[in-house]
Amino acid sequence: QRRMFTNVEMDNSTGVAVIKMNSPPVNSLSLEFLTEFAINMEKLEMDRGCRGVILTSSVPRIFSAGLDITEMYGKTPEHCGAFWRAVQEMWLKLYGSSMITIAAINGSSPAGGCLMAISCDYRIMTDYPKYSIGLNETKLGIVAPFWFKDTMINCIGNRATEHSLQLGLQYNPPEALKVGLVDQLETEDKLMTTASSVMSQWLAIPDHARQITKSMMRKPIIDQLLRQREADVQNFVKFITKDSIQKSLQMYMEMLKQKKG
Ligand SMILES: CC/C=C\C/C=C\C/C=C\CCC/C=C/C(=O)SCCNC(=O)CCNC(=O)[C@H](O)C(C)(C)COP(=O)(O)OP(=O)(O)OC[C@H]1O[C@@H](n2cnc3c(N)ncnc32)[C@H](O)[C@@H]1OP(=O)(O)O
Repeated sequence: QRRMFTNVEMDNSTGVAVIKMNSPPVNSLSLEFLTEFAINMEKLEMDRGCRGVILTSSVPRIFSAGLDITEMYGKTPEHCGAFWRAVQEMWLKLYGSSMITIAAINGSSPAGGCLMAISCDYRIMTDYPKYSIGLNETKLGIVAPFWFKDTMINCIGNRATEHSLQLGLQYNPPEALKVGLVDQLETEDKLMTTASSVMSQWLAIPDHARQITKSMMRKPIIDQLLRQREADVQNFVKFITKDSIQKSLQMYMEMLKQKKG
């Protein structure tokens, strides 16, 4: 029986769907998770009644731990290639969506989890000091690809991205608000109501004008990946299968386990 990684609830009266990521313990983005997510986004995109999506998590304290590290460690080049195509597809569907996308970030959101959030149109994060968000790839000894970097630049600007990426910074909620990585903070109990009310403001704008504007802002980066999609896959496979990078990933996973113990 197929496992479900996300729950999708569509409200036909408002035209808004809520996607809840539901893959304990940390909503890590495995090949199967990413494939299911992209299919769900495509279905919603095709649904003429759906105008907006709120992305959130049903796993306590975690929005998403980012890419599943076990999909990149000790795997064949073929598997790594398939995995990276699924990462690209998730981003293309989310960043390129014509729907209004709001991230209700109810927990920590490192790396690929941060990418999902900054690929949305608006971000509201629970104001809890232990939560953090950021692209921390350099801390794992890996490099955020150009389309991660460009998504962040479009969100917080060039200088803040350069600082943030080189140091692999993870921001607590007030810091994330200050740097512009999130747009608003909210208490846990009001997060979803606030997300719905922000959605109503965005729904008041005529779709065609908003969609063309969104596409105008995002198309250059999307086209850049589409033009070199296969080269990007080969680049990833070559990089991630290097002995030195595999060693870094192994040490990082050991560090995660030790932290727990
Ligand atoms: C020259 C080169 C040019 C260009 C480059 C070319 C290509 C690019 C190459 C690579 C790009 C890759 C981009 C990568 C993006 C990513 O997303 S990498 C993943 C980064 N994620 C993280 O760093 C998060 C790590 N996790 C945590 O910090 C914490 O787990 C948490 C804050 C999310 C939650 O903390 P806790 O609640 O305390 O939970 P635990 O830490 O105990 O974790 C529970 C359990 O889950 C396992 N786990 C955690 N995160 C992941 C993960 N991302 N993938 C897989 N598994 C994960 C953790 O190990 C625990 O497992 P067990 O011990 O229970 O077995």
